[in-house]
Amino acid sequence: MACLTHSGRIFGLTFILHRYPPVCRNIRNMNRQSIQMHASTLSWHNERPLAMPSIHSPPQPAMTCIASISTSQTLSRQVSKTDYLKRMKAVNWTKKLPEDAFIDPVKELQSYVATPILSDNEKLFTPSDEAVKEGEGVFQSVKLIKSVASLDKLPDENVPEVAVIGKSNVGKSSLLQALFSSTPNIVKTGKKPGQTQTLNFFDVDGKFRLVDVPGFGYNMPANYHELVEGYLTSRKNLCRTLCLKSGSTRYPVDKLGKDMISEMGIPYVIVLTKIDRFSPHLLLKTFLETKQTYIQTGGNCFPQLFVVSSLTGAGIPFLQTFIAHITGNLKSPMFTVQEKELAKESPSIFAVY
Ligand SMILES: Nc1nc2c(ncn2[C@@H]2O[C@H](COP(=O)(O)OP(=O)(O)OP(=O)(O)O)[C@@H](O)[C@H]2O)c(=O)[nH]1
Ligand SMILES: [Mg+2]
Repeated sequence: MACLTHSGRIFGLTFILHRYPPVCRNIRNMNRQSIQMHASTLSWHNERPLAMPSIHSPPQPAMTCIASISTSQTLSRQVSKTDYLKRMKAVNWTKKLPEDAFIDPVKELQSYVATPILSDNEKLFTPSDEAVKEGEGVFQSVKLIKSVASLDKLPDENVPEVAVIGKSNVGKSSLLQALFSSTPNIVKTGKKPGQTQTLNFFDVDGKFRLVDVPGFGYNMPANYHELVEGYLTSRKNLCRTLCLKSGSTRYPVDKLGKDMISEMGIPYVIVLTKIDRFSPHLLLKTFLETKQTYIQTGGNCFPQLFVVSSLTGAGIPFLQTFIAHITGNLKSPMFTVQEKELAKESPSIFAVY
């Protein structure tokens, strides 16, 4: 059987699209019934003429599109271990981020399917290129001001704070280090879950703080609930919480995390991490499932997902701009018409400090 191969780039990594075997390893983990072939519902935009949906078949929701990708259509990212390690070595946070890191990875994800993966109400934060450069510039001077193991030792509440939460090992500390790329080695990360055991407060140019929070799950501190829940529910200057979730479909719904954050009633934003590790196909699936779980069920979640790789820097400037925006440190106006309308119904989710 002929093997047609298309190559291209996503999130800074080269991938090869095989229209025929080999079958992507990850696909074996998926429910085979859910990926039955309906090739007409999906249009890959990459190096292939875009097959627009036929007038006889009504446009499919993006979820159906993803569910209907066959094993033979899966985008398989053929990165050898050597290439991967080279790439890891190449990322040196003392240097500036690569130019392709400035593109919102969600836009890149969209380029693989014809059906819109976001509605207008889910594309609220769309900063201009100038605003993204401005956002990145806000993160130039960073200091670790305090590591706190009990609530009575918290620093003052004079500037806005943004906390980063999620399961152990999801990439919270790495995300902070990527956001602080101009200040190398300021955040401790670890291969084993449970690296961060205290609330670590990082001051950004005296304007706001980012807080690295211990992860829940493996090796969490004994006083996790008292410390973390106590901090999240009582902190007056906590303007937003970034709730991290792995880009992997192995953990589509983090029920514990969702219940915890919903119960607390604090405004939060979902960030999908480690996107360099997954094929566009798996990422799209996780993206849409996460959107359905967190955003479309209402609650206190900002109705737009952020996706990042702390390894390649993809999505980092975009998230920096968002943080600069919500902490009141961007001059460029950010609100779209939809955001203004939605803000009337849920002011805390859209509040700017
Ligand atoms: N490939 C890849 N690996 C990542 C990324 N982000 C984090 N990692 C790896 O994931 C592991 C855990 O990263 P941490 O940032 O320490 O995770 P954490 O959520 O802070 O973990 P705890 O402090 O234990 O809760 C490390 O081995 C990182 O190198 C990413 O974007 N891409
Ligand atoms: Mg950590």
